[in-house]
Amino acid sequence: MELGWLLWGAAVLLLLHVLMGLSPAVNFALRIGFYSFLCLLASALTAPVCLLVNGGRTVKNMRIIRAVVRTFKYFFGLRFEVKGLENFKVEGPAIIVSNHQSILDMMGLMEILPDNCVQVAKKELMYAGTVGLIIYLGGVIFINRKSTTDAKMVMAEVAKSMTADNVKVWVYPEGTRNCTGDLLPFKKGAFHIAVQAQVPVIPVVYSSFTSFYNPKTKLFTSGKIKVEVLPPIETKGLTSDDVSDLTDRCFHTMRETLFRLSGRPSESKKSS
Ligand SMILES: CCCCC/C=C\C/C=C\CCCCCCCC(=O)SCCNC(=O)CCNC(=O)[C@H](O)C(C)(C)COP(=O)(O)OP(=O)(O)OC[C@H]1O[C@@H](n2cnc3c(N)ncnc32)[C@H](O)[C@@H]1OP(=O)(O)O
Ligand SMILES: CCCCCCCC/C=C\CCCCCCCC(=O)OC[C@@H](O)COP(=O)(O)O
Repeated sequence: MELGWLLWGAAVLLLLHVLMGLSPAVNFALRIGFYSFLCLLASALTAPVCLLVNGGRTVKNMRIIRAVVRTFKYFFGLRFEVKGLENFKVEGPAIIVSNHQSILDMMGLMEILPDNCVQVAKKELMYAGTVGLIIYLGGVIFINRKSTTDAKMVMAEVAKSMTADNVKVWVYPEGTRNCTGDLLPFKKGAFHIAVQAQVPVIPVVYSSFTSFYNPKTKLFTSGKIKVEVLPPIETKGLTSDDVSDLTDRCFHTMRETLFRLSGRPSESKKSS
């Protein structure tokens, strides 16, 4: 009986191996399917642990989630090369902004996530099965992207509470996934919060995934991701009139860093 199960297991693995070799599209679908399955399964197993250890929705659960998600990279042959972690060591709360390329970003996020840090997420993720449950338990802040008024109200609450609760807040200022090797224009929500709360902005940049992951060409292989945590940008004394400048400054610094980390000539060098 046990030998029978082993043979079936081996046959399934062999079949998957053959299917993945057949076409990039099958390989891509199977790998993304496996990633989603892993997220759903790990969330289902981790949620009771979070509830038992911390009793409910709290940022403390992020430590448990982080430990679990950090193991995922081994399944996909991904390596992270991280620089600048010391820039997270600012006293008290801060806004962290980073580029957002894919659902795979959860691995890069958890690789460097500082303690007491929650993310801002679209509210639809709350309904992503067990993943929604674990995100809820981790204290993630949900916004309704379809209503600017609602989103702004939630962001204003975040600005008020982050200092009292001493949490860092991680925002993806592009507001959506973008796997083109460049940045989308930044939305200003993160920078409004930083100015309202008078807390620093810490930019984080992940190198482009396009050499190993590209949904358009169905590419998904193993690869290395360079990550750089940049020095904090102070906002003390800034007012709402300065938000546009702050956003631009952050955008240009992050774009330069993205191009450098991805081995792509920067715009200024190209034109000279
Ligand atoms: C154990 C196994 C686990 C398995 C799973 C693994 C890990 C999971 C665990 C945890 C991790 C969860 C992480 C989830 C990440 C999910 C990421 C996302 O969902 S990204 C999408 C959501 N995020 C965002 O959209 C953030 C960026 N967007 C913004 O900041 C936007 O500005 C906005 C606040 C949403 C509003 O957007 P909208 O398009 O409606 O409007 P505009 O941006 O055009 O702004 C209009 C206008 O208003 C001004 N504005 C904006 N915000 C504010 C503010 N807070 N206060 C005042 N004014 C504001 C803005 O400047 C514009 O005015 P103007 O044009 O004059 O400048
Ligand atoms: C009973 C309901 C079953 C629901 C099944 C859900 C299946 C999907 C489950 C797991 C997939 C892994 C998700 C990991 C979390 C990824 C977070 C993320 O990266 O969200 C994208 C969001 O930032 C921006 O969204 P858009 O680019 O604007 O779109």
